[in-house]
Amino acid sequence: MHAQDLGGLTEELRHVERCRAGLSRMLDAARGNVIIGETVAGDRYSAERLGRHLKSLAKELSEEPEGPPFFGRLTFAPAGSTAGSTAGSTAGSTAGSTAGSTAGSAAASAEHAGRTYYIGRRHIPGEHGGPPVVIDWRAPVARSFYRASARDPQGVAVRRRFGWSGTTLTSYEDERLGRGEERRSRLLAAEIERPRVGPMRDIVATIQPEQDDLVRAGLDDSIAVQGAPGTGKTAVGLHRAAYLLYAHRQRLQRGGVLVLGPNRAFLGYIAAVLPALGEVDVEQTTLDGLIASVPVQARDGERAAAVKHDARMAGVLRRALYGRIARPVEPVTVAEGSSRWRVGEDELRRIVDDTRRDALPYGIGRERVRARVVALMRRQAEARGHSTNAAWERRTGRALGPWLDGIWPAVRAEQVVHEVLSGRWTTAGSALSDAEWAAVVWERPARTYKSAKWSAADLVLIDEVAGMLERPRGYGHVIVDEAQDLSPMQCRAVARRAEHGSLTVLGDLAQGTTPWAARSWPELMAALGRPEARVVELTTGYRVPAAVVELANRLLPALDAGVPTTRSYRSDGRLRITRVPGVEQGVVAAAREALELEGSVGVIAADADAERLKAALWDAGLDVGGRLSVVPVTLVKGLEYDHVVLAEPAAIAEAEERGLNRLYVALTRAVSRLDVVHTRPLPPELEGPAAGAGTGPRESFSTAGSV
Ligand SMILES: Nc1ncnc2c1ncn2[C@@H]1O[C@H](COP(=O)(O)OP(=O)(O)OP(=O)(O)O)[C@@H](O)[C@H]1O
Repeated sequence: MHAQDLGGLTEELRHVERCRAGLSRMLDAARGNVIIGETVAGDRYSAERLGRHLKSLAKELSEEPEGPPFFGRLTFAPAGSTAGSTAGSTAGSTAGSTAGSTAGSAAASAEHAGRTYYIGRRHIPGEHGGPPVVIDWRAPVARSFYRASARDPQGVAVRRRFGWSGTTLTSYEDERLGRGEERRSRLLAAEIERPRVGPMRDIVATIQPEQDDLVRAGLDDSIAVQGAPGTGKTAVGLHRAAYLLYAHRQRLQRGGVLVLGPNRAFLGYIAAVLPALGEVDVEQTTLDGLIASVPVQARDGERAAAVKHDARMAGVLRRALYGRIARPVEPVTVAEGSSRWRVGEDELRRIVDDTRRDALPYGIGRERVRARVVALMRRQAEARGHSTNAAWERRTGRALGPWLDGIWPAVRAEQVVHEVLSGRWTTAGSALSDAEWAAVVWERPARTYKSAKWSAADLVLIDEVAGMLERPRGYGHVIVDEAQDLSPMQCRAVARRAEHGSLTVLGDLAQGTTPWAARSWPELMAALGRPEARVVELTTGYRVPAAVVELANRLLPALDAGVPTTRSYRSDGRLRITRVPGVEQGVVAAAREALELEGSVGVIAADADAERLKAALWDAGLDVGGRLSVVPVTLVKGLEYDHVVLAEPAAIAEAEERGLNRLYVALTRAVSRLDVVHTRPLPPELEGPAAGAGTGPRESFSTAGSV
């Protein structure tokens, strides 16, 4: 690695100027095109569409936060030089993705021989139609920025990384890959170890090769990613969304990309990443938000929730819906003046049976039956010399309404679920036991579905029936974060929306906290309708320092999740475990100390303790809500803080069935420091080998610690 010389930096600063000029040209052109676009398009429709597109481009450009225009530079070796040679290299794609082959990189290097490219968050065109001054990080050539190594330089002679302070270029460092030089980048380490302030940031400048493999996997590839806390699963998912929209914009235009996160706090945390990458049209929501059809006004007991989330409920609901279809036992007639059109019961039975066999959505099936009966009547009418047309068909179809209501009734999803939960459907022959039925059936059912009070699990049931009535909106690609927590019924809700698309499923079996959390990836992927999906493991952690990882890993045997242990990229950071006489005072002292340092501070406590601790921090004059947050442990999944003060682990562990998994989540939120404050003994599963002995991470244990 070479420190930059002053002349080099001056030259790079000139390139920054070229980028600024390019950006302002882009903005002027976009603004100008809005006016031209509105007048040049051939017809008004195209003019409107083009105008709208250009306006949003102009708006996007003008609103984009002014960030560094580039973060990297690739200089390819001149043709015929040895740097481009990859002969004998065995490096390839570990995740089995398409690029990265020796032959592929050799071809790429020939194409780019002798050229230099700057890589940034967005493409910036050059002057007078010349070569771009910055290439989008998602462009094929940019892949070498992330993948080239001394072992497989892919034709890259020099990879340069830039250091910025805000929007000022301050430094760069080079790796002369062509000369076999490759070392741990200082800029990379600084980025990974930087204090976290505010919402999550993009990682485009520092995506790692194993992450890049996932980000750039093909659109038809459904992938499951198992990764320990902080391995970058969320980051990978969001960058994959941005990549797919770039590489497959046409194909994704109709369906779009959906990102599902565990809760609102998490969504708030990640909200800025995709817009910073220039992608504003990705829908980001929770599963509850996606399926919300009616307000949640009730809570289920544990037993009821467990049964409602079980995949067998789908069969119960299917029976309840299709069980209302009746067998025609008499003919149907429609009178028109003095004529009568008649379809006999045998014919009707055939129509109903055929339609059922076609496995159409229930609502479409109903219309299919109507249309087929109308078609038979039309034939009769025409045979008798009547003239028929579309209006005639509509009239006859309407006249069949009362008959159709008796045979294939129109119904609302809530109505079906209301009937099932009111115990109106026979339990005989159903997949549920009597005890399970007893758990789900309401003690005092509401009189109608309109006055029913629904629980969160009921909404999943309603969504299931709605999906049988009509196909829901489908997405081209769905990214599911914290997927280990999905129930089989929730998985079905996701699968329905990705039926014609693909999935990126991110999770960690060790962080499963719901009663139905997945125990195995193949099972989870089967529930999501992708049993064949490959499972990829991410094993390097970028958030949690090694000392903290070591403590959290002590829980893994008890969690029995069968996940691989991870290696922390970070050797910095600190862990302190302190037994205190009172939790409030201990937390206040630890928070006060953390606030002296840079970065965010998160106090994590059992849900029942969070309010009390917040009050104690207020009373002590600490400003909760600024840099300091108090987070109930059930909401902390997916979040991170520079300094975590973890209050009373025993209370977290015993608060729920999967309390130890919850504690594992809480222990792995710290970016720099973890302060465990407790009055009661720690859960025995946390007690590891004696602290203080030996060197390395354990030295960071406080002597006041109790482990
Ligand atoms: N290649 C990288 N470069 C810089 N920072 C990274 C990189 N990969 C991950 N990070 C950072 O590490 C932190 C953890 O990443 P992320 O939240 O995506 O992990 P995760 O696997 O989803 O964790 P969890 O399972 O705890 O939710 C984030 O701050 C993220 O920006």
